[in-house]
Amino acid sequence: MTDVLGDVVLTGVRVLGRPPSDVELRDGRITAIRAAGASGAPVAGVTGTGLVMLPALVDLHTHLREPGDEEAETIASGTRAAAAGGYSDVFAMANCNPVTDSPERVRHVAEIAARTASCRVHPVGAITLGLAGRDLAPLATMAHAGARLFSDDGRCVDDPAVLQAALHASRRAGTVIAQHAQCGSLAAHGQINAGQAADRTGLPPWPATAEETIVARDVVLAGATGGRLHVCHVSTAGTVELLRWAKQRGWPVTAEVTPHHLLLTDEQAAAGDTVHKVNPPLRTAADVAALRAALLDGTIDVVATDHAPHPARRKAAGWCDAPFGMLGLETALAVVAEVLGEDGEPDWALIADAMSHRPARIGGIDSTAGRPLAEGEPATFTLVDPKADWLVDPDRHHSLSTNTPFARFRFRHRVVATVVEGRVTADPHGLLATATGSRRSSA
Ligand SMILES: NC(=O)N[C@@H](CC(=O)O)C(=O)O
Ligand SMILES: [Zn+2]
Ligand SMILES: [Zn+2]
Repeated sequence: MTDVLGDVVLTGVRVLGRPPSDVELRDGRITAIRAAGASGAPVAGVTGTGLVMLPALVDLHTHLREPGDEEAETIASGTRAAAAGGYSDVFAMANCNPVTDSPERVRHVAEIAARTASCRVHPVGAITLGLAGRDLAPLATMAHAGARLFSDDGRCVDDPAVLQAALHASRRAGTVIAQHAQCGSLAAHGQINAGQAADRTGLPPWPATAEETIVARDVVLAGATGGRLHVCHVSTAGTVELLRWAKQRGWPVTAEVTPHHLLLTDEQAAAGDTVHKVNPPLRTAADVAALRAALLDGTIDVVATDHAPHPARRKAAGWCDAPFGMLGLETALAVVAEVLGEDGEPDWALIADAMSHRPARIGGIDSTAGRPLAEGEPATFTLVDPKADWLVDPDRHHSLSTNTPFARFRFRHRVVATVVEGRVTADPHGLLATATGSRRSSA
């Protein structure tokens, strides 16, 4: 159930942080954006004074767990979390059970989403059958079934010949290969970033080289094949250098960073709470600084959540037995605005680029998602309260799991409503209630 937004004017909102504007919405579209008070007379409508309006967010990297692990998350619960976090679109990773490695399974995920989802869901196709790293999945027919992005995420395509073949096939199909860069033999049984923190804990170390050797190899293969490579969850300063080098050569490479790798370090992980156990591991403060700089200068294109729910029961195992992964959808905007707003106002245009426009373009959905906020465009946006000052409470999250590292963090910015093509998909405080009311419809 979603509410259809009637014709309404949102008054006093800051469109991408610009001066206050009145935004007129009709029939699911933005029909006018005027400087607030331009008409002289008071404007009737919903007051959005001080709220920041962003294009609704697009996540290239979400684990929705359905089919196969509905104890951790379902498409229904994960997309409710997405809508609450400001997202209109998520790309659902293929490491489900069964793996999304055939056109039938791509369609199956899309069908569940059509029945149960609170945002648009784009199934990611596996690169190799069963994520086994050997035989290519049928990329062309899966692309025909609607997959735009291909990834064995959770596992790395370790064999360079297989990745090269995937890039060739992907180029022919006009799709993107998203690599989880983790050299199996170098990461070995790593549990925590190699360095002082790991030394103190005595846990098996996971070196930066496990990521960087794969990225170095993969960008060369992207350059050689012309196939589009997207590097998942970049975590080290060395990877940033490699991306810079590849991009200078004009190679078809893009990359993402997660909110948690922009804020947290291996010092937190060393304290031993498995909520900080994630793949790739939290790195050093120097890595965090390099990742932030790379996001600011465009070397890293996108912020993606890598929302990875796991039931508390499994996270309660000891450090070495607990699964890797943490939640992201419901806190991503708050974390990124915090990171980019340390010295004052965050750069909203950069946030719109990194969390909406660019992921939509990379994922090939930019005809419907990540559109600019302009007259004639669909009413697909998220409203952010920049003075919310809220406390993260995982028990109030929509996700079925609670494994967020940000529990009890206090954040300044909070998503207060999400609208997709004129349908209200999240409105926890009833901000838009007066503009919907009688025009309820089923989603
Ligand atoms: N990020 C994680 O720590 N875990 C992910 C897999 C992945 O993204 O590699 C998961 O599926 O749980
Ligand atoms: Zn991964
Ligand atoms: Zn992932």
